[in-house]
Formats: sequence, structure tokens, C-alpha cells
Amino acid sequence: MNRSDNVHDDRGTAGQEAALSVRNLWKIFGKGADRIIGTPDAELSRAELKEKTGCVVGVRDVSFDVAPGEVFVVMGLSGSGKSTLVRCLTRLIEPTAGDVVIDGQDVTTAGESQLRELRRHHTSMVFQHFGLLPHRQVIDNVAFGLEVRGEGKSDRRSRAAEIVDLVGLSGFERSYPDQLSGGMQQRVGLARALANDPSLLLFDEPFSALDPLIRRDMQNEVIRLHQELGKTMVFITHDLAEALKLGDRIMILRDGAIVQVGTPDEVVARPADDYVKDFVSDVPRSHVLTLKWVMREPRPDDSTEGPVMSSDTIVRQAAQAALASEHPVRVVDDGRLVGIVDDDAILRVVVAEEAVTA
Ligand SMILES: Nc1ncnc2c1ncn2[C@@H]1O[C@H](COP(=O)(O)OP(=O)(O)OP(=O)(O)O)[C@@H](O)[C@H]1O
Repeated sequence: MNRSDNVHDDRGTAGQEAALSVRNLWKIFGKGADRIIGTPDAELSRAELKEKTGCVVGVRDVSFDVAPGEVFVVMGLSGSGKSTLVRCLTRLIEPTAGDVVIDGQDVTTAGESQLRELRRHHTSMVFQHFGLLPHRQVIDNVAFGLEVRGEGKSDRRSRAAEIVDLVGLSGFERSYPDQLSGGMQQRVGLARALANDPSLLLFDEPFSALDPLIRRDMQNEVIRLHQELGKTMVFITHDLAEALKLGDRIMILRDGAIVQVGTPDEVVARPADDYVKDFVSDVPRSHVLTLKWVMREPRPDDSTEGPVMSSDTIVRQAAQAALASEHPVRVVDDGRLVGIVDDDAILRVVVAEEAVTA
């Protein structure tokens, strides 16, 4: 397939070098997998291919770019290929075909030592099951990556202490993992991932095993850390609410292939197909949609006295002022009138949502 044909969405990197660039990535599990790509068998569905060859498609011809500082969420049902994809990025799983470039370095052709350097210095991963070393105190778990990298004890301890503080674990430096709650253990996981100052953080369903309230705290923690540190993040989840909360963009996978890539409001407003529509059907739309999706063209007879808002205002935030005014909202971007929002456009979103949640 022509490469440019398969780049679903590269707006995230317009005009700048991507932090992560993935092209035509495939992972097929099973014997003879590398002989399938490029043949008609590669076009078979996952079930058909398994039936015919015994091989299983984990990731199917996936291409995307992630911009520096972007939070890119990969979402899909169980078995859609999320974990396989994220593991292929640093070759914890060897891709069957395709290219991965991180910070300008070609991962797919990297030799052993380059790969080690990339894993130690450029990327870090946060796992669902924490992966902490049980016989080490928090401080030494956090410092572990620095130790592997060969840094001296006092340097790595002082760096680890900084990061422990950053993730809100001061006072627990000397605790062992089993003395901590699940949420706190995952804070250690986060701290360990941040300790080597990676440019790319990979999260594989990190909060799926946590209670809902702790999970919300941890999501807020990721948002805070992202605001403070500006790291590029690829975040895997099967939870749409989490995806919408964290993602600058969301990529939805089914059977290993991309179904849609878009901003949260795009995915909710224009689901690419019934699979995505199903996912977003019970999302509170007023919390996600912006005025851009509900405004209409201005007309010469429109009132000029309505409240002024930008097109990226969330409908829920606009609703009160919009409905309180006798005049429709004037949507103004960069000093230019780009649309009008009538009360009924707001009500359609809010009322439809009440019907869903009732
Ligand atoms: N080592 C393997 N050998 C064979 N098939 C595998 C292997 N690992 C994964 N698969 C298959 O690849 C597909 C994608 O699996 P993957 O674990 O990446 O999905 P996922 O979206 O991460 O699912 P989950 O949310 O359940 O973790 C599945 O059909 C899975 O059975």
C-alpha cells in the first residue's frame, strides 16, 4: 500500500518533527507470519486468516504520528491490539513489518545497543500490574532505571527523591511496595517511569485495576504531570471516559486496525462507523462537544447582541449564559464571526443526553 494513503491523521505533527512516527506497522503471531504481508491473505479478516493459516493478526497496517507534547490515546475493546501495538513501539514485541521512529531514531532497524539506549533514555512504560520490585523500597524502585543506566548511588537517590516528591509520595521513600495501596503503588510506577526523564511515556492500561475514585485521582495526576513536564504520552485504555478525559487525540482500533483517529469532540460528534458510534453512545455529549459542532452559518438578520464565545467552548460551559440570553450566541474566533448558536442547538445536545442518562 502507498504509505501516504495510509496515514490516517497527521495533523498532530503539522510543521514539526513527530515525537513518534509509525508507518504500516504489522504484527502477525504464528509460524510463517512474515510471508503473509503483501499477499492476498493479508486482506483476510482476522478470523479467516486464523482459519486458513493458524496465524493471528495483532496489529494490521497501522500508521500514525504523535506530536511532541501530545497525549495520544489508543482505545479499543479487548483483543483489538492495543497492548501488542504499544509493545511493538519499543520492540518488546518484534513487529512483523513496518517502521517506528522515536525522536528521529529508527527503532525498527536499531541494533541491540541502540535499542537498549532508546529504552533506557528515550522511553518509559507504565504497566497495569505496576511491575515493582517487591524487595526494594520505594526510593530504590524509582531509582532502578538510573541504576541500570549506571548512575552512581548518590546521584540516583537524589534524582529519585525529587521524583518521589513530584508524584506525591514524600514520606514513603522507605516503604516496600506491599505496604502501599494500589493507587500509591501506581504512583511509584509513574515515578519510576519519569525518573530517567524519557521523552516518550507509554502507558498500558495503567489504571484499569484501580478503584474508580483512585483511578480518577490518578488520571488527574497524569494531567497535572503532563501540564508540568510536557512529556509526549501514548496512553492505552479500553475506557472511553478515560480516553476523552486524557487524550488530545484518540485512535480507535478494531481487530488490530485503525477505525478512527480524532480529537475527543470529533470522535463523539462524527463517529467513523457503528463500532465507534456504539462506544460513544452513552457519552454525555454536552461535556465533550464544542460550539463548533452545534453552530450554524451567520445570517444578515442575526442579532448582534448575544454573548460572544469561541468555537472551542464546551457546550456545557456555554449552556447557562446561552440560555439566559434573549439573543443567540455569537461564535467569534480571532475577532471573526464564524457562527451562531441558537438555544435549540444547545437544548438538542443537553436534552438528548438526559434521554441517554435517564
Ligand atoms: N503471543 C501471542 N500469540 C498469539 N496471539 C496473540 C499473542 N499476543 C496477542 N495475541 C492476539 O493478538 C490480538 C491482540 O491482542 P492484544 O493483547 O494486543 O489486544 P488488547 O487490545 O491489548 O486486549 P486487552 O485489552 O484484552 O489487553 C488478540 O487476538 C490476541 O489473542
